[in-house]
Amino acid sequence: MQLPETFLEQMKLLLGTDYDAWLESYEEKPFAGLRFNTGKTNREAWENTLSPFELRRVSWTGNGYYIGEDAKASRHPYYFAGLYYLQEPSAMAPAAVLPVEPGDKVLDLCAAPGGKSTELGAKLKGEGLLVSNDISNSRAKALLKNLELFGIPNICVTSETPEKLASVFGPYFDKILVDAPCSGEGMFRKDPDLIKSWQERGPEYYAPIQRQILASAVSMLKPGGMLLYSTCTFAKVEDEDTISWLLETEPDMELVPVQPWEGVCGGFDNMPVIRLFPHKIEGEGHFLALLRKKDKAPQVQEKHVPAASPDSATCGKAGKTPAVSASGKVSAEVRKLETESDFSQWEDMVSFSFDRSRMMVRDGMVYYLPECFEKRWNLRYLRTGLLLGECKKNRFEPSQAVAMALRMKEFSQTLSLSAQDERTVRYLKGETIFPTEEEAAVFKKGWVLIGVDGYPLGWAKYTGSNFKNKYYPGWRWQ
Ligand SMILES: C[S@@+](CC[C@H](N)C(=O)[O-])C[C@H]1O[C@@H](n2cnc3c(N)ncnc32)[C@H](O)[C@@H]1O
Repeated sequence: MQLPETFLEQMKLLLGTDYDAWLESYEEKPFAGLRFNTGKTNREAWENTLSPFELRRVSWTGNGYYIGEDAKASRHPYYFAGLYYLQEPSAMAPAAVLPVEPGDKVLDLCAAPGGKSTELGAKLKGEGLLVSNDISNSRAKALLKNLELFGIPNICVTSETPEKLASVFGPYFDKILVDAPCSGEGMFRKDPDLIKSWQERGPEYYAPIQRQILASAVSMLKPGGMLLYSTCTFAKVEDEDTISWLLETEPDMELVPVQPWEGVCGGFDNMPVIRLFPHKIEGEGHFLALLRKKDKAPQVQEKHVPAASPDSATCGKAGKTPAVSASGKVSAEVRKLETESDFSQWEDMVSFSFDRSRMMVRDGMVYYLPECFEKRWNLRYLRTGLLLGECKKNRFEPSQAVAMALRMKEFSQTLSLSAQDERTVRYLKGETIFPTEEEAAVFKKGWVLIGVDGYPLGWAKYTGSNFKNKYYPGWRWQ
């Protein structure tokens, strides 16, 4: 690999005696990894029962593993069941270090394609809110797909500038991740094409953008809230210097030292941050800084966030979420859906009912809004909450997203195929599948949640003789 001279000089200055070892690491192959979905399984089940791959644990996460180059992990039915995400091991560190808890209001500001958002969402366990944003609309579409594949219901996916989000939210969030756009020096081994991008737009190009993003991020953080800043680059100007700038310009922010793990380095100038280098750990490289906003008098929050309006509800741990929104209002569209369509027939097959005051119908699309969603958040959304389905001419069709968010035991008519059953891949390819004699004896006409080894894949409609395929065409196995 031909690394640019200026880059090598910069690294020589940065690493000193470590430089040769670092350079030698470029003779090695990049590491590939996989992170299982803690919203769907746990370590014991994954390691002992589920995983079809040879695994070796990544030491800095509870759910990350190294996988072999020939694992073909994106072509396994479990990938389509959202059981894992493919991620370079050092990129697993930021979402592992940010202490997100169920009920938190979380913002992932530069989130696409969702490597870290899927983990943050899984950590929330369906409670609280995850706003996942990316300035690029096309990249935000991939983000939405990955969040839906993971079955995360309490999301808002937006494509906005950080400034716009800051003007709408004020200091609203408990936890914020800024996985900043950067010069990507830690990705050269994995993707040599990035060397060319670096030559066109290097550290000096990204540093001011990162500062601008961080300034907005800080203004959206609650007093006492935590922010994790990460990059996949080594340049000090994008890493420690950016953090020094932040601490100077935002005196309310302080660094929170992170317990180091084997192989990681602290920051330059003794800054208590985390650096992952490819000659020290089995990964491509990352920079992480965990910060806290000092607790201040509560009037700061009141200034930006209006007291709960009739359209808003409390959300998360502090508010002890009510079962219905503060307004308790049910819209005329939702009443119409209930009385004039077959939505309720489908809902009767679900083991719980949806709180009507959180339902919204727009252009035939039916959404289940996060508990604390506020109508005054006027943003460019790709998704508000969980898409339940679409109502066409009073016929309700459940969405791919709701299939992924349910558990098999939460729907009354299910067909769980084994990963080895040839019908599994045929279903994922969009083909009609047929019941065995035994299955034909028990299935009733209507909706069926199809799964693989007990994990949902999508919908089918049993016709009496076959399962009409309702798998989302855009997600099909190619
Ligand atoms: C390092 S990538 C994020 C990777 C992502 N966090 C993940 O784990 O999959 C940086 C992202 O920042 C986005 N971006 C660039 N400028 C931005 C800005 N001003 N505000 C928000 N996002 C921005 C890019 O589109 C890109 O998707």
